[in-house]
Amino acid sequence: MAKESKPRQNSTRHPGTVDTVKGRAGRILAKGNKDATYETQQEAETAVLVAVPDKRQANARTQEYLDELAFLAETAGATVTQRFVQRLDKPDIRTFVGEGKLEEIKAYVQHSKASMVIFDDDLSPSQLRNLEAELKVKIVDRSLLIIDIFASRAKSATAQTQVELAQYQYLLPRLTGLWTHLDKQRGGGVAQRGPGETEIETDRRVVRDRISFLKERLKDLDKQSQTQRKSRTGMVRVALVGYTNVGKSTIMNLLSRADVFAENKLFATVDSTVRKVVLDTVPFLLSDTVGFIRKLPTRLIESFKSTLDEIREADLLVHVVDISHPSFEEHIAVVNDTLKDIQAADKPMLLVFNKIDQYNPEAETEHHGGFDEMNEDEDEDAPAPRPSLEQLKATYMAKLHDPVIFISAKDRENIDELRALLVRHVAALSPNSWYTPASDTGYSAE
Ligand SMILES: Nc1nc2c(ncn2[C@@H]2O[C@H](COP(=O)(O)OP(=O)(O)OP(=O)(O)O)[C@@H](O)[C@H]2O)c(=O)[nH]1
Ligand SMILES: [Mg+2]
Repeated sequence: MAKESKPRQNSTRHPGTVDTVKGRAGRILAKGNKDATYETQQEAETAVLVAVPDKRQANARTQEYLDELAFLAETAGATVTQRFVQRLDKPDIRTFVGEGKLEEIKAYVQHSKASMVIFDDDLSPSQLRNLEAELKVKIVDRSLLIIDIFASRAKSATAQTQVELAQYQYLLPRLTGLWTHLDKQRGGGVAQRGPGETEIETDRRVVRDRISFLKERLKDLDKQSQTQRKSRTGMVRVALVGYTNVGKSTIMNLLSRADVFAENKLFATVDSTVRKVVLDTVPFLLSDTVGFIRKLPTRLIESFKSTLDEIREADLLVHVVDISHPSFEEHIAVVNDTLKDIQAADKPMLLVFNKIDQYNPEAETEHHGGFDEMNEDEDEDAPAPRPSLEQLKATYMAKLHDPVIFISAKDRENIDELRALLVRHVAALSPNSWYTPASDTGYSAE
């Protein structure tokens, strides 16, 4: 969104820094700030996924996590061709997976000519280096994949600066590892060496400078948006929050007739959007925010501080849940934990269970066939049958102290009830609460 005015490309406060670093950054980050850190955007990228769950994790859960990782990989533009699972109490300190599994992955990568291997966890700089040396393809960990998607989605100056900061913060401790990797990417042979320590040290300094510069720039942008927020005082502020891909932007569009980008990909929204909405003569500000995900890189949360301020400063949170997702309860927990992390957990909240049109109690957790032969320790823990929607409604309405509503944003089901619920809560929070509903707008979840 165009909330902030664009900063000038070259700040006079740091003359030369940007240009000097740009040369370097171009060398380190495959596509610079606009696109991806690695070129996961390219066509014909094929990816192999690797998960190392602990031994207690149910197989269905492991597969769900891999489904999510595959969705992330696809969102970043890669086609997933294989999944590997190794159950370990603790990941291998050197190569994350054990020796045997590594050989298996290596054989597959060589045979299939996969262009990258994606790990569902974060790798230490040395694990990254070792894996790269063994597998000789791009190694991407969960943080990098998410940062990469954010990078391709960020539109506003703030979001772009936040992403770039996260990219450099990710890069700094891994500088050595990435070098050899990028040398190979540039077409150098195996014998070609990375740069010497001096060069790496110079790069570290350049990256550190860039990090300080970006932090300064964010402070400036933050001041601008604070000023904007001040000018909007007096109105109740409502923020849509939730796991990624649950329908926040779709609901935003429904309620505000805005035109916010919504699609079936993870992190369609990285910029926050604020709209003034008037429902039943009650005005309020509604913001659509970046979705959460399990294991959201802490660095990314930190660097997205300004975007998250929209949530922190809200008077009311509308927590949207995709009830058709098999892991929706875990998603609720992830969102609540993330809200705690950003000190926004104690706000009044409405819980909106979306996608009831897609809820299917009969549906089993779907897994892609054809991958299972690679998974060891196949345990036969079938997913527990899902309760009916009616049972879920009854449970959640009784269990939660927050108001709960079940809707389908797609089929416009229960949207009037959602509006009425919002009006009542916003009116109650309004500083001069003159509003009294014409009739009892008690909502029903039917
Ligand atoms: N079946 C169904 N699909 C829905 C519903 N609401 C939204 N969707 C779809 O779910 C996908 C994600 O919707 P978005 O509105 O982009 O979700 P979001 O929460 O903003 O996602 P991020 O910005 O990625 O965090 C889109 O393909 C929507 O069309 C619904 O009620 N039922
Ligand atoms: Mg969105």
